[in-house]
Amino acid sequence: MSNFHLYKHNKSLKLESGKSIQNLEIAYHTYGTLNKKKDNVVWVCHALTANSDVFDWWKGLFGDNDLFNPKDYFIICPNTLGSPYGTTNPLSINPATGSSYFLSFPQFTVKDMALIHQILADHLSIQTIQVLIGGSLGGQQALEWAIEKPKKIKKLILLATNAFHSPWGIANNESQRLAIAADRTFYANSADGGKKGLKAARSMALLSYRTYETYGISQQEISTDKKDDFRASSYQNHQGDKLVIRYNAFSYWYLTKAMDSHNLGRKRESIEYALRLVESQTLVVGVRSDLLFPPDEQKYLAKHIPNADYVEIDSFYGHDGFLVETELLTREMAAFLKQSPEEKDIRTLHKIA
Ligand SMILES: CC(=O)SCCNC(=O)CCNC(=O)[C@H](O)C(C)(C)COP(=O)(O)OP(=O)(O)OC[C@H]1O[C@@H](n2cnc3c(N)ncnc32)[C@H](O)[C@@H]1OP(=O)(O)O
Ligand SMILES: N[C@@H](CCO)C(=O)O
Repeated sequence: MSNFHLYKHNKSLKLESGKSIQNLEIAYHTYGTLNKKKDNVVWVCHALTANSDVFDWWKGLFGDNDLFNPKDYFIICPNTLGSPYGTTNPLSINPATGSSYFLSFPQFTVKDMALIHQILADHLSIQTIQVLIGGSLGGQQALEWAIEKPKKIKKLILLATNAFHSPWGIANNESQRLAIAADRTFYANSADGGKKGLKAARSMALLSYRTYETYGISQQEISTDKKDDFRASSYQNHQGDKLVIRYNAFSYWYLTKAMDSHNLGRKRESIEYALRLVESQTLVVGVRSDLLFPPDEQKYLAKHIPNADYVEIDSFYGHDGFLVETELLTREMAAFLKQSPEEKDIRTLHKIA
């Protein structure tokens, strides 16, 4: 049986902006089955360019013999709003015109992306989520959802994410969009539009996903005589090409804008007030070498979420460490999942004392 499913919502989705998206469709993967007590749901919010097949891109953490496995859990991973892997996105057909939306797709926010998760959970009659997990843009969605539905989410795992997207993060995204906008094919209403710009954008993004040391070690030259055609250049080209094959400039544009919109304080008393609304037992994970979402952002989350533990992991990969360091993550998460709420209360008391 295929793990892939498509839910046709057949209703319009009202966005934070007041605009609507018609005929919403949500693609998702499931693994395992819901148990009788309905208390084994693990829900995954994916990051910028991933898809709903979490067993493919988070191997080592999600798989038949991994911490999150289909014997113990009912795992659900939806493809996020705007992403090109099955859920409604800028290349979907606009029912009003009969052609793809391209740049007429309404801009959505992380809050709208969180709503997609709620709509799918309602469709699947999932009342309780045992573990909600997300990193980076996925963590931003998980936070919005945990704040909106504090009773629904029992345990929350947030990796390499933040309470609001930083000026640094927005500047990175804007620079990448400038590269896409400089590619005039982006404005030609074609699915292939903006591919050269997208390649440059991914090359820029990689600089924020890795570190000086990552490049220094993995791309150093053996010969001192080289004047051109450096390994680091070829790596950037390869990474750009790799994304262009599987992605499109329109989804990239809209999703990076959504990421910029992320601010838990919007239409709430304050960011800190919003974080205090989280009732889930929470684990926040920072990656020490993360340049894009530096650990101070996760420490801030852990400080203001009432029931939160904070752990920091080392990674050679920088920001992408949250995807790669599955052995370390398994250790930290297994310990966190074993804690009962009572043990947690005692630990929190000790922390305060
Ligand atoms: C449909 C889908 O595929 S969606 C799922 C894929 N992506 C996602 O889910 C997003 C999350 N995943 C990721 O972002 C990434 O896969 C990560 C972070 C987990 C790992 O990143 P990678 O790019 O695999 O690792 P890394 O930075 O070490 O680069 C290795 C690649 O660069 C290539 N490379 C390394 N040095 C060079 C060089 N000097 N010149 C050219 N290519 C080079 C390697 O051959 C390898 O290529 P390959 O991926 O085509 O096999
Ligand atoms: N490198 C990952 C994570 C970005 O936060 C992606 O492309 O989705």
